[in-house]
Amino acid sequence: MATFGILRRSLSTTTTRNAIKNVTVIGGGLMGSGIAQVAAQTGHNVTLVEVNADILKKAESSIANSLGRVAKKLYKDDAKAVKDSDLIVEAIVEKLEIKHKLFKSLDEAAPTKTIFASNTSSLSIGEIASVTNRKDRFGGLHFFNPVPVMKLLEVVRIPETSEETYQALMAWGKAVGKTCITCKDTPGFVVNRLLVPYIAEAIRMMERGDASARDIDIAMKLGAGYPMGPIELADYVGHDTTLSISEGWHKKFPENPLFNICESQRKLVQQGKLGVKSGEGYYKYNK
Ligand SMILES: CCCCCCCCCCCCC[C@H](O)CC(=O)SCCNC(=O)CCNC(=O)[C@H](O)C(C)(C)COP(=O)(O)OP(=O)(O)OC[C@H]1O[C@@H](n2cnc3c(N)ncnc32)[C@H](O)[C@@H]1OP(=O)(O)O
Ligand SMILES: NC(=O)c1ccc[n+]([C@@H]2O[C@H](COP(=O)([O-])OP(=O)(O)OC[C@H]3O[C@@H](n4cnc5c(N)ncnc54)[C@H](O)[C@@H]3O)[C@@H](O)[C@H]2O)c1
Repeated sequence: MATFGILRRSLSTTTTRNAIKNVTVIGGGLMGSGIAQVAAQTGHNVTLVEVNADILKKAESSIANSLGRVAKKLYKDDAKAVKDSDLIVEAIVEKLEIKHKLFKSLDEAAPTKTIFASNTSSLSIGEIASVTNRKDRFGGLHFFNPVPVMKLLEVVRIPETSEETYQALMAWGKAVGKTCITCKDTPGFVVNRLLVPYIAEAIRMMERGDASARDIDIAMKLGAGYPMGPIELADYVGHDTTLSISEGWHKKFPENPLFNICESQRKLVQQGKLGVKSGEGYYKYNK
């Protein structure tokens, strides 16, 4: 794992009520930057690790915009990034083999006490944890986008997660200001098991020409009270991530038509139209 940067922030005005004080967030994209921000805002010492220097810079400035002040330094040492960590939260790309490579190297570099968590949207926490020797200190921490605004945190236990680890994750979730719910390691946990079929059906409706993207979005906002329509929300999440979710579930559950791949989504990714983050998805955005 190449490490380009480290970003630390601690606010003395807030106190934490749990044992987790030093947190390493790996991946500084949409989700990792938000997770690092809420952890820093609630008095944790945060190290943000990112392989892409431009994205790290972007994460720093988006956090700086929100928080006003960020101290930072540069270095390139994996072991240093995690050596004092009580908790590592992984928020890198939604690909099992890439997460495996990362967790294998983290398992060697991190102290025994360190708890590992993944922010995966759709992969099995047990499968991610399988490459480590610390399944008792492993769990899912599924945050929602945008992290500073969304109040929910899904805390996922695998059968091996110890009671102590589970309690530490729940306490930390509360300490970063989230309402925690617990669920088993089932596909999509609670929210995405319901949200993915809903968004997929909306995309299929648009692909069939039953209604335009704009009309589907207006319908769900004004008719069902959602803050964003389903097509807007897919653009907001990012189509590299949504396609990884659909491909993973389609492969795992080929008989379930709810998880069939939406062709328009695949085409967008091929064209580099990843949604809000790239300036275009189903809609166009001002960058
Ligand atoms: C098998 C086939 C499948 C095919 C399809 C598969 C699709 C899969 C899709 C599932 C993906 C799951 C991904 C993930 O695992 C789970 C998720 O995270 S799902 C996403 C959940 N999020 C939402 O649902 C967001 C819904 N939207 C909103 O809540 C709002 O629109 C908004 C984003 C908060 C923005 O609100 P608006 O009112 O529109 O805009 P404002 O600009 O006025 O903002 C209001 C308020 O919020 C503050 N704010 C907005 N963004 C941020 C930010 N990034 N950081 C900090 N604060 C933010 C803003 O400042 C305003 O604050 P105020 O001024 O009111 O104090
Ligand atoms: N986008 C969402 O709405 C959303 C919501 C909840 C959960 N998630 C999950 O969070 C994770 C990240 O999603 P995202 O939307 O933030 O993706 P993103 O593409 O915005 O960010 C991922 C970042 O990880 C970096 N990265 C990749 N490999 C790395 C490594 N080995 N070490 C350090 N950094 C590395 C990339 O450079 C990139 O900046 C995924 O598992 C996704 O399923 C996404």
